Amino acid sequence: MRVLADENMPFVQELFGEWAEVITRPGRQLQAADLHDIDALLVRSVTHVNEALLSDARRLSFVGTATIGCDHIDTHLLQQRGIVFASAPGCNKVAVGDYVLAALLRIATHKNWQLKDKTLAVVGAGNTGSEVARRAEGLGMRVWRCDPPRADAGASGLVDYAQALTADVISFHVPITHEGPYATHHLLNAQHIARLNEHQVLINACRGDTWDNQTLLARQQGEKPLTLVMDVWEHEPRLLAELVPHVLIATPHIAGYSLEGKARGTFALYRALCQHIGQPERHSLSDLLPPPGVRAVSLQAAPEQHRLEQLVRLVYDIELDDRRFRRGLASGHAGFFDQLRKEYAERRELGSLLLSDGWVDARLGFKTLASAADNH
Ligand SMILES: NC(=O)c1ccc[n+]([C@@H]2O[C@H](COP(=O)([O-])OP(=O)(O)OC[C@H]3O[C@@H](n4cnc5c(N)ncnc54)[C@H](O)[C@@H]3O)[C@@H](O)[C@H]2O)c1
Ligand SMILES: O=C(O)[C@H](O)[C@H](O)COP(=O)(O)O
Repeated sequence: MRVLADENMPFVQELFGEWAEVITRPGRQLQAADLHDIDALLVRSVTHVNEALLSDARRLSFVGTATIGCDHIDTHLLQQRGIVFASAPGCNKVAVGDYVLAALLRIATHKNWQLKDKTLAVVGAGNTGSEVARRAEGLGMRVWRCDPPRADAGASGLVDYAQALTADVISFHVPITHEGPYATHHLLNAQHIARLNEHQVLINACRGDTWDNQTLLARQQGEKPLTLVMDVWEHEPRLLAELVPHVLIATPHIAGYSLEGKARGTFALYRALCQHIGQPERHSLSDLLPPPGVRAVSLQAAPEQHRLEQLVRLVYDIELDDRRFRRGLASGHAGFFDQLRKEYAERRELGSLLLSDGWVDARLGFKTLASAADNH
């Protein structure tokens, strides 16, 4: 069996190498000829799996994406051609929670905010949105969840989009969709941008095309700019460079890039492919992960906000990602965005740092020594 995988997908040799020949290629450059004698294709979000890519894929019986978003896959085409499809729902939701938590603590320092006095709205209350909501509740914030598809299906306790847009912080966690009653392309459009006030913060860690970046730039160049955190950009990897100086935290679509998140993504595809070909699973997720650099700390009491920021930074320093991004952009190298993603340094989740005794709040993503021992 021949498996073709994106070169940015970790652990493929370890998981598939025992019973498959594994070939790796840059995901953005995959072409029809590469799939000529391939049985299983494993991609990330940068590969468009469509008619053109599959035109010569006579042997292909399985396509998997090690991501949450599936907007790059023509699932209808796969169904028509009888090709089994798998994705990795929720695989990197914890990483997105870590990213937004780190961003909130950074924003609080920048704006001299006490987060417990502020309201956060999550737009899209699915896997990543719920994780972010939990973290914000752990910070003592008032949290609103906005999710019209769920509201229309009968879920309670949700707010509408108009109310969400009045929160101090608005964090977007929707899939990108272009049609239907809940289409999210330019969900944040010119009218919404005009209505926001200069004290509000917007976070985008879902898909760049959910925000109208050109109109946002015009707003930022005016007298009352917003505070922006952007992990995703319209038209990646060719983003609107003029917008970057007006963004407080700018990163290259890496919110979900924890080692654990990537491992869960590859592992979900391993499971699905094993099932597809009737191969028993011989690995577990925990075998794949090396021990983290910092293992345990002890806190006797709940840390105040500034101390919590330091604690989070021990594991994930979002400012470092922001600095690398600006340096990459300033270098003028056209491929800087993809290069940063390809060479992304190993990042562990907050849960890799165990709190040995005293204070712990699981909503913030931390684990205790005892809970880690229970999981083994
Ligand atoms: N930046 C990153 O690294 C990163 C990482 C993971 C996921 N993502 C993106 O985030 C998206 C969301 O991920 P998820 O795991 O939370 O997905 P999910 O499917 O679990 O949740 C998405 C939620 O959005 C809701 N929704 C759909 N249309 C909406 C609308 N118009 N307004 C409000 N809510 C709406 C859905 O009902 C659903 O509850 C993914 O599709 C992916 O594109 C980005
Ligand atoms: O949808 C997702 O899961 C994320 O956007 C994912 O982290 C994107 O990473 P990529 O597949 O582009 O490496």
